[in-house]
Amino acid sequence: MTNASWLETMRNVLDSYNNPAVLVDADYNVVATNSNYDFRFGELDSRGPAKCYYLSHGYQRPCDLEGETCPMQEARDTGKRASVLHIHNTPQGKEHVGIETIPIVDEEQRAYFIEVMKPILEVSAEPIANKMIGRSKAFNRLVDLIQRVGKTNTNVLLMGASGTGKELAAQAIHSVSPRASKPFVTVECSGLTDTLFESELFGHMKGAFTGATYTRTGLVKSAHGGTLFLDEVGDVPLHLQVKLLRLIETKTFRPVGDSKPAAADFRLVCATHKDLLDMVEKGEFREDLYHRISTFPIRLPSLAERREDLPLLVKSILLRISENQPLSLTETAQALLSQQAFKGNIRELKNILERAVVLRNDDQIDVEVIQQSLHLLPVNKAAHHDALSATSESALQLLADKKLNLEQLEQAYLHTLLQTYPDKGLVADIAGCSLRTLYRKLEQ
Ligand SMILES: Nc1ncnc2c1ncn2[C@@H]1O[C@H](COP(=O)(O)OP(=O)(O)OP(=O)(O)O)[C@@H](O)[C@H]1O
Repeated sequence: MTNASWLETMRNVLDSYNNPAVLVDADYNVVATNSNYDFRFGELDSRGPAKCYYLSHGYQRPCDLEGETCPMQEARDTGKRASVLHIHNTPQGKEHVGIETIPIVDEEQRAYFIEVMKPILEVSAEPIANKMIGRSKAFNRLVDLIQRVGKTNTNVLLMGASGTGKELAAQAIHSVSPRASKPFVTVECSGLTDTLFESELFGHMKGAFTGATYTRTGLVKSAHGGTLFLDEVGDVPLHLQVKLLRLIETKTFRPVGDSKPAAADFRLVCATHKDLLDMVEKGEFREDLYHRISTFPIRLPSLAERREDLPLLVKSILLRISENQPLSLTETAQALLSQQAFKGNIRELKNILERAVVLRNDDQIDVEVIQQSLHLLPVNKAAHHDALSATSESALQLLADKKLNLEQLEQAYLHTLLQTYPDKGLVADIAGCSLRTLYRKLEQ
C-alpha cells in the first residue's frame, strides 16, 4: 500500500470517531483530520503550520516545553494509549478537551498517533453564567479527576472548604456518568435529626407514626438509578452513621412502617468541609463509614490556590447576576479584589460582587464600590472572637439561665443575624454555612 493510500485509509478510520480526531506523525505534524475536525476547526491548509501544538494552543514549541503534558510523548514512550486534559483554542474560545492518544505504525513501521479530542461540556474555560468555570492548573487537575471518576461507579468523597464548589463538582461527576439521565438527589446532612433521618432518606408509609398522614417517598428511592449526594456528611451524628453504613453496605433500605426492605440503586458522592480523618481519630466519625465513602477522595482547591482564575470567575459571576446588562470591573477594582484572602472562596467572591452590583452607579464597577462592598462584610473572625469574649459572657450566662438547648440557641442566633443583616448570603457567610443549609435550618 502506498503512503497516500494508507493516509486515505487512516482518514476513514478517523471518520469513525464521533469527535474531532487527527493523525499526528512523530514530529508533531498533523497529517490527516476527520470531517468532524474540519467542520469545527476548518480544513488544515487554511490554518497555517500544521504542528499539533500550534493548531491546538498557538504554541511555537511542543506542549511539554510550555509546561503541559504531551500525550503523544507519553504514548510514544510507553507504546500505550495516553489520555490528558488540555485547554484548546477553538473558534468558540478556549475549551477543555479530553485528549486520547493512540500509538500506531504505518506499513513501514513509522510511528503515528491518532488523537481524539472530546470536548468537556460540564465545565468552561470562558465566562459562562451557569457552569463550573476555570483555567488554572489546580482547576484542570480537578476536572481531570472528575472526568476519570465520573465514568465509573466508584464512591467519591469531595473535600474542601466552604464555597469551593463541592456541590457543583458533585453535579459534574453525575453529568459525566452513565447515570446522567437519571436523578441527582442531594441530601443535606447538617441538621438531620433522628426522626428526620429515616423518613427523609428512606421515606415512610401512611400511618407509620403520628402525623404520617400520607406515604412519603424517601430521597434514596428518588435517586434510583442516579446519584445520591450526601452534602456535609461529616455532620451526620455518630449514632446515625451506622444506619448510613448499613444503607451503603447492603444497598437496601426499609421505609419507616414498611415490613419489606427495598433495593437501592445509586452512585454515592459525599462532600465535607471537615477533616474526617481527624474526626475518626477523635472517635467522632466511624472509621468503617469513612473507608466506605472515601474510595476516591478529591480535594477541591481553595480560591487562593487558583487565584489566576479570579478574573474569569468575576466575569462569569457578573454575567450570572446580570445577564442582560454587561457589567465589568475597572482595573483598580479588580486589583483590590485580587488582594482579598477569600476564606469563603467562590461563595464569598459571589457575595462581594452581588453587593457591588446593588451599590454600583455604573456598568463599570469602580474600586470605591468594591471597597464599600467589602466593608459591608462582618468583622473578621479574630475581631469577631474578641468582640465575643468582651461582650458575650453575660449574654451567654443569660442564655444558660434560660436553659436554651443548642437547637433553640441556633434558631435564635440565626434570626438575630437575619434582623441585623438583610442579605441572607451574608448571614450564611457569618454563620459559616451554605445558603441552602441556612434555608434548611430556618425551615426547621
Ligand atoms: N468553578 C466554579 N465556577 C463558577 N462558580 C462556582 C465554581 N465553584 C463554585 N461556584 C459557585 O460558588 C458557590 C458555592 O459553590 P458550592 O455550593 O458548590 O460550594 P460548596 O463547596 O458546596 O459550599 P458549602 O460547603 O458551603 O455548601 C455557588 O454559587 C457556585 O455556583
